[in-house]
Amino acid sequence: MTTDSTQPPGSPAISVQDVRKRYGDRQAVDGVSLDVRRGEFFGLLGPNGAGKTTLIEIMEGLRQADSGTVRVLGHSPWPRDTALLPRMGVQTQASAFFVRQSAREHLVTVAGLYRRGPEAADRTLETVGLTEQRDVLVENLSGGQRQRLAIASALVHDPELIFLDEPTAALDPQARRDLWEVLRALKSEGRTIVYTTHHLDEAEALCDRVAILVDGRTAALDSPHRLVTAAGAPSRLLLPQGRLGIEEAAALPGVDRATVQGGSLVLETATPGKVLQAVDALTGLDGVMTRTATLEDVYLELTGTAHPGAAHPAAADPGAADPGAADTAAGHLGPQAGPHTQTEHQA
Ligand SMILES: Nc1ncnc2c1ncn2[C@@H]1O[C@H](COP(=O)(O)OP(=O)(O)OP(=O)(O)O)[C@@H](O)[C@H]1O
Repeated sequence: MTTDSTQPPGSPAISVQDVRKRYGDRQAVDGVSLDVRRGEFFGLLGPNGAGKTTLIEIMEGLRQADSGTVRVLGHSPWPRDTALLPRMGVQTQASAFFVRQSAREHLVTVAGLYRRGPEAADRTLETVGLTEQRDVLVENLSGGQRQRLAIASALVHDPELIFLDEPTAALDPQARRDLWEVLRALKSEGRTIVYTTHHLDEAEALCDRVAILVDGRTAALDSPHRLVTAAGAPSRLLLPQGRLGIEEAAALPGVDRATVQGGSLVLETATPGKVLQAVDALTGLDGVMTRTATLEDVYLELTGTAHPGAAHPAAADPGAADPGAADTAAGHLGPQAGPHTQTEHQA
């Protein structure tokens, strides 16, 4: 990996200061400031239209900011700096492939564009776990294998900074997890990675820090752990549906909200111990699970999409008394609550 010895140690890989970009009436990026540290796995999160792509394209030198300052590896990315290009790798959602070529032929072609030999292509195929598929035509690769090839195309010239735009979009859960290992390996090589994803579990598992953009502004910027801790987001207790009525559950001391989601009665609370005691006294704890807060909870609070269709102790929604009718908030709990956030209490 080529590095720049002219830069002071500890200087950020990317520095963005008060950057703005407007398209007609739309202020797509509205005064964003952030640093991406060297060797950092940095996530850029936010709802559709939040300004992520615009900001990344400004960092990549594909767009000019209206105002503000951007430094990438010590250089201004705009106007395009040919000294900078070999030091950056860019994977976009619309990565172009030579589909009639094999995976290896495609990568040898891309490597050639950077004046790298076939050995660079072979090394990169190995890095992304595609050596076995090297002779498969690109058009016959699976979705996950194509995403690996897209990442390989961004890596083949050994850049120190890599931009990855939703590389796991449209992958099945196993392919997604497999790709995480490839991404972790890239980080362990010391590369700086700027990563966009709509998968909050992924950002939580992979990113050292994340910025959450909302309407072109930075709504939060920190490590996932600190964001979750600082938000004080509620814990959840999941009871088998039918164990308690939703109104009865919402009225328990310490319960902030009760919903029915995916066949479970979900109790949100800031005092899980107290609620567990109350549930234990009423029904026992057999089959009761707890889930701690996740980055997705923080994200949903910040982006204003949390809490649809809940029963609340202070203002119980009459419609929510029907468990079926109340089951509208499955997205809030999300598929992200993996085993690491889950504990089953056996009585
Ligand atoms: N070339 C363009 N011309 C006009 N408006 C644009 C252009 N590109 C983006 N926009 C608008 O700017 C805003 C930010 O778009 P951007 O693509 O940066 O958001 P995003 O966070 O990447 O969204 P997504 O998650 O959907 O990719 C949106 O309202 C979008 O419609």
